[in-house]
Amino acid sequence: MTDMRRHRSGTARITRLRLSFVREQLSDLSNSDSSSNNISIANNYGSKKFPQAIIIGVKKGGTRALLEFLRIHPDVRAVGSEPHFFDRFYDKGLEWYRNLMPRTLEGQITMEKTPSYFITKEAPRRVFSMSRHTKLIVVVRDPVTRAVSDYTQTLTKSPGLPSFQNLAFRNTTTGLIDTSWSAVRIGIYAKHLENWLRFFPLSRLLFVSGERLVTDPAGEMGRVQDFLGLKRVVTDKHFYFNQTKGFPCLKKPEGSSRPRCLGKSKGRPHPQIPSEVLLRLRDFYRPFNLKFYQMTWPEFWLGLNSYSPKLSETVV
Ligand SMILES: Nc1ncnc2c1ncn2[C@@H]1O[C@H](COP(=O)(O)OS(=O)(=O)O)[C@@H](OP(=O)(O)O)[C@H]1O
Repeated sequence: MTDMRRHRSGTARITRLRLSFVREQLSDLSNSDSSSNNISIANNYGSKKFPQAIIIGVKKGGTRALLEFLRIHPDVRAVGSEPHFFDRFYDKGLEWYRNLMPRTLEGQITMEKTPSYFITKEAPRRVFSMSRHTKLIVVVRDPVTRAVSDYTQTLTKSPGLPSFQNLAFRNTTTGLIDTSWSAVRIGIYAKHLENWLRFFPLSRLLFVSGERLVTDPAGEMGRVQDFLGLKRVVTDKHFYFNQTKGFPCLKKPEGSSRPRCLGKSKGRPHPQIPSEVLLRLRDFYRPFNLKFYQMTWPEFWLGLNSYSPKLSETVV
């Protein structure tokens, strides 16, 4: 091969590589959760590493938005779909898990997100035995709204589902909450966090506010990039508020012809739930929220304070 032809084929390969990289970064934004599974990765450079950082929860907290926003960062490579290794597929072994990871170059970090890890009893020990240095990110959202969001998702799949209140209460007359219903149980953040703190110090965890991820995505992304030791590349210039969707979306990313919002399953309208049901649930969560604030103090105080207006009077 002449020098010129070698040069041309090298340039073409790099262009292909860049294109596939950009395509992967953009995947998952306007389609379904696992759309990036279908995109072939032409990148044969670098190596597959265990994730140095994992978004471990919470379900319906805003985990997809966070991962997609992070994927704009050139030093972040992430699996598009949820691997569910530490909860469902642990018996497949660590090599199986590592193989799912995208290749990374020196200085890039590998990430994945599987929100069910947060509530999986065995997950903290398993992640710890992979690496005690793993950074853990938890996106938390008002547990009441989170429960309604969770219910909305199930309702979409099973339209004949009983009403929210039928599932939330063990006894409608006494107002006893059914904590065995997963939509309720997931929101008891303090209980799940205890399991993680048996293995990881608080400094290894970052709590991201699901609410602020919507109202101030750039601000929240600043905290996340600092935590991950990344340069603050993702900033307010990457976001715009899409009035139709009612959520922040990504401005026209480089290499793409149009702006991108998350898919239809993210930011769905919620069914109307009677206000007394929501109030009862809010009362139920109050002590658990308080415990969660105490456990995560001072890290998350400002973010979660708004979940219960009375809380600041109780604590301060
Ligand atoms: N930018 C942007 N666009 C769309 N949606 C956004 C965004 N930021 C946060 N959210 C909120 O993310 C909620 C879904 O959370 P998850 O991605 O963690 O859900 S899942 O557990 O992976 O199913 C989803 O919940 P619902 O509103 O109930 O659909 C959204 O409120």
